[in-house]
Amino acid sequence: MIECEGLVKIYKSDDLEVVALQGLNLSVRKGEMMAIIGNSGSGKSTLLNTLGGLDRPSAGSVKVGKWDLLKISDDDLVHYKRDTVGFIWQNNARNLLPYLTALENVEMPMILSGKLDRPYAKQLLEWVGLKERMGNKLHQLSGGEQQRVAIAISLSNKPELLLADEPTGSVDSRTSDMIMDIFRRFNSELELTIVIVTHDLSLAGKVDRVVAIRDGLTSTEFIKRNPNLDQVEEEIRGMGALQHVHEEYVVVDRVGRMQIPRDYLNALNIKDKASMEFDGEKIIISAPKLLEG
Ligand SMILES: Nc1ncnc2c1ncn2[C@@H]1O[C@H](COP(=O)(O)OP(=O)(O)OP(=O)(O)O)[C@@H](O)[C@H]1O
Repeated sequence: MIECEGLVKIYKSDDLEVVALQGLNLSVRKGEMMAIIGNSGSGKSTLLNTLGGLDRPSAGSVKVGKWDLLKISDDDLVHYKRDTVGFIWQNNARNLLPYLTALENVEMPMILSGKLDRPYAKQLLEWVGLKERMGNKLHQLSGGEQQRVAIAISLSNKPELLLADEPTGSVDSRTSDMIMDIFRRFNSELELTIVIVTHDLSLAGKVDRVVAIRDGLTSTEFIKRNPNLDQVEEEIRGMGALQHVHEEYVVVDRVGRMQIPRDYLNALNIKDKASMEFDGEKIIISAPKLLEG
């Protein structure tokens, strides 16, 4: 569904350049529900905005389904954004119309794209648990309920890919669990591919795979040890600690490059060179062995 190779995004303003993505590789299967984690400024939102067609990539390759987002024309980009992707932000509810009902808010984008489907709009609100509240005006709903209306809207165009940037950032933990359950249901019942950007490691425990981004590059991957493990069991095993539920892997790109965490390099005082040995089983990286004399 998603294939990024050597993806580069440079933001230029006046004479300043910020390299937000520096040759990032990422591959996401159709029907996968995965998360991207990383520190502030690591490039998570830039990646999501690029995948969503909101930001143009600077170089490299980024393909979503049949679309090549580096080469796509402006006209096709409009179709792509309208038909292929759904977007959810932390404060999506801000963009909703407070004096319209929940149902009218869901119908609005359908009307704008000339495809009003009231039964489907009602179905979406039922799926997000708002069957009883669809006739309420938006300002009569709580923040968590408004966020669920926003989720229903993000699916109103029946996208193949749902991109969520900190979707639970401003709701309490009960609503956050509910939102993750809604995502899981859409993922399994509609085969929707879902990419979630988050700081929250406990969310990361609820997805099949977590990719960590560091300095605009994918650095580490965590893959669920047992994908069939249900949530209750996960909770018993101590959710939240990613390592308990997931196996950790370092990402090695096509030409063999990988990223060594800055902390490790600092601990060994490795700057621009390191020694590397292969003992037949392991690769050992250490501080350079300086030649004496
Ligand atoms: N429109 C822009 N113009 C210039 N620089 C930008 C722009 N958007 C992002 N950046 C820079 O690109 C880098 C990556 O930003 P990005 O927002 O993708 O990070 P992030 O991982 O999503 O961070 P956060 O978790 O804080 O949202 C940062 O150094 C940021 O300052």
